[in-house]
Amino acid sequence: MSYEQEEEDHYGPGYEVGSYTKDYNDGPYDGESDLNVNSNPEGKPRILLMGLRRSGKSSIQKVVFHKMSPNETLFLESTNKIVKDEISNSSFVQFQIWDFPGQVDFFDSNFDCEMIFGGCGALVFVIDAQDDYIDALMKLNLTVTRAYKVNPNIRFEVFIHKVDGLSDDHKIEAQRDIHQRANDELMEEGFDSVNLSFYLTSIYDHSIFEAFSKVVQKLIPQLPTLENLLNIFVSNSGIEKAFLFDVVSKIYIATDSSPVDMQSYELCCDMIDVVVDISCIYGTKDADGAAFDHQSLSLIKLNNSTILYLREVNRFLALVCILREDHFARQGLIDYNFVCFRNAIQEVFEVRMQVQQASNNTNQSAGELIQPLNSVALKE
Ligand SMILES: Nc1nc2c(ncn2[C@@H]2O[C@H](COP(=O)(O)OP(=O)(O)OP(=O)(O)O)[C@@H](O)[C@H]2O)c(=O)[nH]1
Repeated sequence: MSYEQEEEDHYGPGYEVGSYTKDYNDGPYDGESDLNVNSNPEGKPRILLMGLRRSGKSSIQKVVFHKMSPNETLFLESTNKIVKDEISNSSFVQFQIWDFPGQVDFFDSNFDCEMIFGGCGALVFVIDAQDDYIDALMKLNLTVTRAYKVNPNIRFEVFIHKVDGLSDDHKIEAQRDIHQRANDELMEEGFDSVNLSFYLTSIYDHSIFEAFSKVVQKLIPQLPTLENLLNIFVSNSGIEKAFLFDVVSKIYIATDSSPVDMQSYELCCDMIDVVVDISCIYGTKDADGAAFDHQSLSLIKLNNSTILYLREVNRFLALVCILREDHFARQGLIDYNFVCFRNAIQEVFEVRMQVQQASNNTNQSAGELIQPLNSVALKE
């Protein structure tokens, strides 16, 4: 993975956000296009991290995308400028994260709402659930209404964060209360059509990766195609659950349509850690120093007759499957189907690149272009 740049601009009176606009001038925002591969010069959606001070924004970004251990976040200093982070894990998972300081003031004349919200795909608002959240709800309301007026296509994601300190009952009660208050306030102000999604998160378990997976998935135009391919693969191979993972961040960019249970997701995340760690210690590294390569494959038998099977899909993505041991007797079939699946994914990437290249003269959406891949021929 290459984090191409971590760029920081000063924030405060006379913020250098203005100069950023010059460098990254996205042009007029036309709604859909930010999620579209042809959207802006970089073709990358932007995710904004907002919330009150010390709510946990920087910690989330560091833990999910920079492999910082949760305990180290205790020593993070308060952010006093917008931190822009370019995430280029794979051809699918490419976006920018902008981490805002908690004290951001929308009414300051230097805060360029048009530029900041205009090119934004998702706005993640972080609420500290261990703290009194009344102020946070007021800020959420202000942020959402401001952003929505500029760009009604933004996806609003609310992380009810630091829930590791709460009992199960308390978590559910906090979620219900925050959900109700936030939506009631928006309705009162006439923003009935704004849709907020809520997640209970903590950096001390996998919930933050799961939540971020869902945020990122909504920004991938090819998601229905990927899900469709996974469904075909799973149903033809006797597999119970399959996740397509971005290996470095451990966020899953797609899964088949059967429900996701947290335990399965955690198991698959742990498997990726094991494989990457073993490869780093004992494997041969490629020119870029990456231990995860096109031959990476791993099989783990659990003591409950379940098998975890990991196969590399491309340099950045891995398919992790959960299946019953007796179904693995037909490994040849699974491997054959996997190769078909991998080829189909490859084609999705190629089509995406063609669309990017032909960005000026195409009216066809990425979804239409990749439709024929859905009928990939697998063996039963
Ligand atoms: N218990 C718990 N603490 C957390 C969690 N996430 C972050 N923290 C802690 O919250 C504190 C503040 O985290 P930051 O990431 O600096 O918060 P921030 O929102 O970026 O703060 P500003 O930069 O001031 O806006 C740190 O001490 C973190 O260790 C979590 O999930 N659970």
